[in-house]
Amino acid sequence: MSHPTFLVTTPLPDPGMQMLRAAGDVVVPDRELTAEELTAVCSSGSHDVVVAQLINIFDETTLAAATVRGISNYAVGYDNVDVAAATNHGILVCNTPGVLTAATADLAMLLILATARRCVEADAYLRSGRFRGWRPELLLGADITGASLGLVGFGRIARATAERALGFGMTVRYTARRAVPDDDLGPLAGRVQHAEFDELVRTSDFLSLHVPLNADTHHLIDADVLRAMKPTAYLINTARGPVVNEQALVAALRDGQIAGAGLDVYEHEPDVADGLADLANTTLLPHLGSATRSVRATMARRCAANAIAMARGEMPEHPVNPEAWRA
Ligand SMILES: O=CC(=O)O
Repeated sequence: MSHPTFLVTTPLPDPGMQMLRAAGDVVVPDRELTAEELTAVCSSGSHDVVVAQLINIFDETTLAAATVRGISNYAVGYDNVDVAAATNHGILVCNTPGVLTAATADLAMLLILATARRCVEADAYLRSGRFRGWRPELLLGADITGASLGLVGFGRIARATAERALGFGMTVRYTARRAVPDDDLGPLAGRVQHAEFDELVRTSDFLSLHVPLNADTHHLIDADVLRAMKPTAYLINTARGPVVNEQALVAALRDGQIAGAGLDVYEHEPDVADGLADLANTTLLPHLGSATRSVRATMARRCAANAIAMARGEMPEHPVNPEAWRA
């Protein structure tokens, strides 16, 4: 394709747009597309590749109608795309893995620290003029050093979180389909232990979620799991909101079934469950896992490069479903 057209649902940070403009025509809608508009525009026959965001949902209806040859998702996660349907319809899907691992692990650690040490509450306390000087029992929090961290899922971001947590003197266990042999653990060899999910839930001081969203992980953390956690434990979620039943979480936080939660993602983003924002024992961030200037720029470069390769009929570097590719 000598002069392809890219549909960019939301402009990418630099240098993404420059790369796309240098490679072809770029169409950017003047507002956020509804589901119907996304389907219409993807099936108009006017675009070769869509550069998409997590908020753009590609379901069977959209993909069956689509005339584009590829979707370049500006994210490592791709639960906004029905990948099986995309494969079925010969549409390649790409993501931006690797580059946001450290930033997201930093954010998981930040949520652990901020929630345990009541950072948001303390900041609001000071700003409201209530700080009258040091007090022995002012805003006491929980210890990090010596606490146990349970990682649910053990991919790149979980491992990077483990490295950080070990640096803070935490003990770290993970649950995954099977224990990872020491030889495959790199710097974590001998320093982290595998545990069954139920045990991890029952015994962790901090339970941090690092699983992709799919049918198996939807509402993995439900009322029963929250009830099984220690009343002194904290739930941390930098993965995907629907992994947690958010209403059950609000009830558990309200009833003191767990001590607190640090969340970057929500079940129905951008909405949060009723009552969640009223709870002082939460740290609530607006989906910022990869939000550093350099990471977002690197993601943009990767996302644009994937889109350009697909438009040129070349296999991109980060395909999610390479089997869909018909060169
Ligand atoms: O949540 C963000 C991502 O998947 O990149």
